[in-house]
Amino acid sequence: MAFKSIFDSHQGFAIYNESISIIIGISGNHRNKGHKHCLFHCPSITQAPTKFHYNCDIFSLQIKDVEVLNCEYGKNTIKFLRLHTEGKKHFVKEVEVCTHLRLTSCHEYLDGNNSAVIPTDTIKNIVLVLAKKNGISTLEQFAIDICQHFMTTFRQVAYVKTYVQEVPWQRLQENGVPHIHSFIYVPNGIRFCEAEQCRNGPLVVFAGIKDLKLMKTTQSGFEGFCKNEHTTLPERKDRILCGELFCKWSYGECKDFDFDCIWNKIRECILEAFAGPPDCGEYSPSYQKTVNCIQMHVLCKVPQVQVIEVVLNNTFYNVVDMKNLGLTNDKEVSKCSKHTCLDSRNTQP
Ligand SMILES: O=c1[nH]c(=O)c2[nH]c(=O)[nH]c2[nH]1
Repeated sequence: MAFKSIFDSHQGFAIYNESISIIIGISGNHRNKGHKHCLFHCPSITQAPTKFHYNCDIFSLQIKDVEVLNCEYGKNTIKFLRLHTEGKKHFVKEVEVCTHLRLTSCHEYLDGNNSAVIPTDTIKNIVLVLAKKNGISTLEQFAIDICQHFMTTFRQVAYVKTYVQEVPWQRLQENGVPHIHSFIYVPNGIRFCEAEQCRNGPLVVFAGIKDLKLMKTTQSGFEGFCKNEHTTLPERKDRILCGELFCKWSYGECKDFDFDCIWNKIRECILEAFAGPPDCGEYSPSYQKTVNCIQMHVLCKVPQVQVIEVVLNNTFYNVVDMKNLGLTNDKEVSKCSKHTCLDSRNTQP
């Protein structure tokens, strides 16, 4: 599903500049009966199902037998830089925005009638105009502004979803003095957010961080795991734990939150839970437990977070056997071996 890859996966982002995602199933007593909804289950569909039946033939299949479960389109990767100045001091936000819409009808899809379609080019222009007029105080506020604009301006919009991610520019410092107009690209985690709204429904906001690379060189092991004739992995009491973290949380219904402050607090919690105290760290018995520690720490410390998902794309380091070279290797030289993925979701009690 194109929509899923754009909004719900940190890996598949920015595939298409524009996308159209239509999901259909066989309705009534035809094949797939009882399966179509779970086959194509995704939160946006269950929140605001859009169902249309239509009466015309496609090959041998009657369109009246087909149920349109979801019909969305939108503009992806609207990239721009918003500059704000206060006296001589410059503030910069470079972002990438995706905005998707679902209309109350899908006549453009069913019979080629485009009268309700807001062109993706217009969607892009609206995003740019909102950036110019409102500025980008926070990513979340900007995503909310975009959703509200489409809901209030176009009666034919049944659902709107906007994703915004920020390019990690950081103000340069010279001897501790912040530079007024120079920035450095610091890839220590990409901030993103999503806002979505169904007509007559609440505006729901998500935020997150992705591509956050973390490593600890001790205080990690993996022992006591399930073993059988296929197991070759040795137990490890001391290993390097390294991974690329994706974390997404939901604020639930949008309130007047200090989004910047909460985001920074969550980032801090992630780092604290991953690393443990600076002088001794904290033992991790598995990647799984580390993911859980991160989630629990965030849920404890940040009451605004309702649901938190953490994905850790692990990088395993294997200590190189140097016996053949006449050397011992006490973990000084390791080779990066493989990547796996751990995904976990937790909610506030
Ligand atoms: O922390 C770990 N969890 C696993 O599930 C796993 N699997 C594996 O091969 N090494 C590890 N390490």
